[in-house]
Amino acid sequence: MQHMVPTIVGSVQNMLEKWSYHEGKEIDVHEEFRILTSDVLSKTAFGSSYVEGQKIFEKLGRLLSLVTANNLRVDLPIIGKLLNYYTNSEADELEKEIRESFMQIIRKRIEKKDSGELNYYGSDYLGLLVAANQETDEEKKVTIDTLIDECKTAYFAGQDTTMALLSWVIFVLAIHTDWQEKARKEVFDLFDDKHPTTSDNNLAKMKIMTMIVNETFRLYPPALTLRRLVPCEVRLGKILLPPQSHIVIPTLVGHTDPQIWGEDVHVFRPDRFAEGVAKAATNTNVFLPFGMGPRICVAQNFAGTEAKLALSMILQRYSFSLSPSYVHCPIQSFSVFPQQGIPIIIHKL
Ligand code: HEM
Repeated sequence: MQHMVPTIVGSVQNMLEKWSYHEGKEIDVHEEFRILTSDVLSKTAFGSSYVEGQKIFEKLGRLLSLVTANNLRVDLPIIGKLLNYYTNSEADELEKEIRESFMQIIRKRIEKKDSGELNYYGSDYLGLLVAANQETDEEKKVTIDTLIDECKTAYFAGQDTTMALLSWVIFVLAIHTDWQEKARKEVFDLFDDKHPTTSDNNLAKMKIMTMIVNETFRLYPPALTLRRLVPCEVRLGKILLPPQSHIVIPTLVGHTDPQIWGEDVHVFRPDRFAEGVAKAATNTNVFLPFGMGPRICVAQNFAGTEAKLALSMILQRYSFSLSPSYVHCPIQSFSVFPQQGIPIIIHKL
C-alpha cells in the first residue's frame, strides 16, 4: 500500500492545481472526483494514466447505463422489440471494444516483460493477473476471459464507489462546517501543511476522519445492495432457500433502522462512531459499506487510504460550502451518486 501513496498524492496534487483557478467560485466536486479516482485506479492497478484509461471508463459507463436501462425497461410491443434490438447490438459492440482495449493493455504489459523493460509482469493488480494468465501450470492458469472480467470488475468496483464516497463526504462537510473544522484541525495536528503520509501509521490515527467517513458510509453507502446466488438448498432460520435463489441484501435498510441506531438515525452524527464501529449501534453486523464474508471488498484498505489522503489534502488548502445551485437528488447507478453533481464554493485558507 505504502508504495502507492506517492502516486495517489501526485494525482490529488494535479486535481488541486486545477482548483486554484476556481478559488472563490463554484466547482462540481463529483466531476473532479471522477477524474481523480479514474487516474488513481488506472495508475495504481493498471500502470496507465487516466488519459489511457479514459476510453475504457467511458465505454464501461455507457455499457452500465445500457444494462441499467435494460433492467428498468418496460416491454412495449413492436417499439420495445426495436429498442431492445438496438440496445443489445450496441451493448455487444461496446463489449467487443472494451475487450480489445483491455487486450491492448495486456499485450503492452507482456511486451514490456519480454523486452526486459520489466523484470516480471509488474506488482500492480494487472501484473498479478497477467502473471496468472501466463502460468504454465494449467491448474493455476487464469484464462484470458477471466482476466478481462477481473479487469472490468476492478474498473467498475474501484472507481465509481470511491468517487461516490469522496463526493458524499465533501457534501456532508460542506453542510456540517463544525465537522469540517474538526477534521481540518486533525489533519493539521498530524501533518501540518506537509503532504499526508502513511508513515507512523498516520492515517490510522485519524479518529475524526474515520468517524466522518463511517457516518457518510452509513447514510450514503455506495453499494445500496449486496447480492448472493444460493448454489444449493440452504436453510436460513425458518426459511428454506431453493437452489439458484437470488438474495438481495439492502444495505441502506440496515443502516437506517432506528431500532439499531437510535431515533436520530437520519441525523448526520459522526460521534456515534467515537468508540469504533462495534459500539456505534446495538447490532453493527448490519453496517456493510464493503460487504461481508468471503466476497468482502478486496480493496477496502486501498479505498480508505485514497479517500483519507485526498480529503486531507483538500482540507489543508480549502474551506468549502455548498453552492445554492445544489439540488439534492441521489440516484443509484452502479453506486449511489448525486444526479446533479455536488457544486461547492471553495475558499483558499
Ligand atoms: C469506497 C470505496 C469502495 C466501496 C464502498 C466498495 C464496496 C464494495 C462492496 C460492497 C463489494 C461487494 C462485497 C460483498 O458482496 O460482500 C465490493 C467488492 C469488490 N470490490 Fe470494492 N469497494 C470500494 C473500492 C474498491 C476499489 C478501489 C477496488 C479496486 C481497486 C475494489 C474492488 C473490488 C472487487 C474486485 C470486488 C469483488 C470482490 C469479490 O467478489 O471477491 N473496490 N466492493
